[in-house]
Amino acid sequence: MFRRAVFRTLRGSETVIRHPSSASHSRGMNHGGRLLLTMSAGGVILGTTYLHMQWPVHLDGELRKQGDQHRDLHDGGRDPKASGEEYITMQEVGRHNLAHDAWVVVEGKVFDVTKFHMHHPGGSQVIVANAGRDMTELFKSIHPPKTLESNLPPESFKGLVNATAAAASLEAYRAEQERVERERDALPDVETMLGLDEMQETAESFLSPRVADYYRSSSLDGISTSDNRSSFRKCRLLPRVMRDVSAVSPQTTIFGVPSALPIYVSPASNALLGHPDGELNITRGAAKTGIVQGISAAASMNEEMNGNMGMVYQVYLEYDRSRTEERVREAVEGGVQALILTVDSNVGDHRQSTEKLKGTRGSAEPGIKMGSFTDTSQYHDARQNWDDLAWLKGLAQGVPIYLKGVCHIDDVRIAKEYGLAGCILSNHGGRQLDRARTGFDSLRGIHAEDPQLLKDLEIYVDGGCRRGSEVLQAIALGARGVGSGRPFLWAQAAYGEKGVIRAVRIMESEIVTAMRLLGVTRLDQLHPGMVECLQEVWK
Ligand SMILES: Cc1cc2nc3c(=O)[nH]c(=O)nc-3n(C[C@H](O)[C@H](O)[C@H](O)COP(=O)(O)O)c2cc1C
Repeated sequence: MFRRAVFRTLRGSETVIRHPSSASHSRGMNHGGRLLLTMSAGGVILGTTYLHMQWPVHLDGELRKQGDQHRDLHDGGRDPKASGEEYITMQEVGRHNLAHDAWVVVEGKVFDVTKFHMHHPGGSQVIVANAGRDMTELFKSIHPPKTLESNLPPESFKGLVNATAAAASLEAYRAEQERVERERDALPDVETMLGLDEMQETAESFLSPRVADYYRSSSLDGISTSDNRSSFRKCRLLPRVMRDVSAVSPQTTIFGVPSALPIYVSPASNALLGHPDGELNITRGAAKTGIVQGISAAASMNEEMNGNMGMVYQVYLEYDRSRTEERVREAVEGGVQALILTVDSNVGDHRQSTEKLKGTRGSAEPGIKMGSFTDTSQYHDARQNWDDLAWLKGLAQGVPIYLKGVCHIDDVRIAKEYGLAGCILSNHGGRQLDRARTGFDSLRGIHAEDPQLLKDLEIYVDGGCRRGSEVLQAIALGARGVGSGRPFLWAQAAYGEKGVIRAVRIMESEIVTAMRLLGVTRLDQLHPGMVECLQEVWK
């Protein structure tokens, strides 16, 4: 599809994770287009690279011809009303404002750039940051003689917008951005944030409603999302006293990578919606605090994150498998340390609050709908099944694969049979199947039924964890680590990189304090006997 030109380290500099116990550290070096990850005793280096892509060769050939068809078919100067067509409203354009659903307006024409932005030579960020809007001014300032359609296949063209409406919408967007920036600047000092919930409240206090909703939203009734929080609260801890806990070490390995804490950033899309530096905030904050970041397949800064990797890269089995293949090959060649395969998203979600804010997308036409349903959206493939794993393992070339979005103990057993490194027990933050059991309850179930399974492969948990003591509950019951999604999105949205660092420091302080109060100095001293879970009462 495209040619790899040069790897660069993040923003031209090396990113170094310094493990707290390490006496020395080393650097990820960029040698001949390959990123080398080097480790020292107890220290690990993450060089996050990003890809600078050459203009796809075929775009200059075949697609340019297709672009000419655009110009013939869609002369921007004409009035669609005269030919009986309707304008696309700016509200409709605004519904497509995400990395995985991106439309833009250039010179009165609406284009779907969802696939294109990942291959954009100038980077995906500039396009994703303007998704859902008119970006004529910016486009013309960068590419004065070009038209956008000359680089897009014909089906990318969606229609025309009214120029006055587009200008008004851009003006309103700018005013809103200015308000958000002003309010972000006026926030209380980041050091005053004492908990992850407070970080969320702070971010929600000024973010645009649609952005806040995107981060907060759940499928349907949000039962899984609220269960995620409450399931941790069903357990109580049994501390041991009179033990020397003056020196405590919360360090471990997460997905095979040394980590300062038993927590990691769970992959989550579209950080750019909340802050102009988007995923970079999380990458830098995670690197500086020594925790692992899982990078989402739908990250909003693809040229820096998706084309390459932190250490742990999340993939979907996409409908177009060549895209999955391309991403996995790049990740593996770039030296990624683990792959997370998210399997709870074989179809799209049902987030109704988001739909309401966006307007409705579904067809309102009456009539019986018969026959089988197919879903061909980009990231989801309803055909995916266990047989795909052999193919993925071949591509991974020995890089460990972790299955994310597992609930049932039998699926953990199958994952073990397939030789996977581990499973992440998760309901996707309650954003996919509503009423799916929580990750923490799935862990409790496995612990009760087959505790050996928790030793046979690495088990992680995510969803609703907001306190250090909750992390320790999961570790005591056999999890290796706990992931968090929303807390890092909120933290970076409110305070950028500093917010991410603060969020990790809050969790570190809570974990270390809880370990001391429990009477343990290392994570491997935690055991199931220290956790008592309240029994559910069925009436
Ligand atoms: C806004 C948002 C975007 C997400 N995007 C992805 C994604 O691209 N890939 C993925 O595997 N999980 C994704 N997730 C799910 C998270 O990885 C994680 O499972 C979930 O957020 C955990 O729940 P928590 O937010 O309560 O910590 C996303 C979650 C949120 C909130």
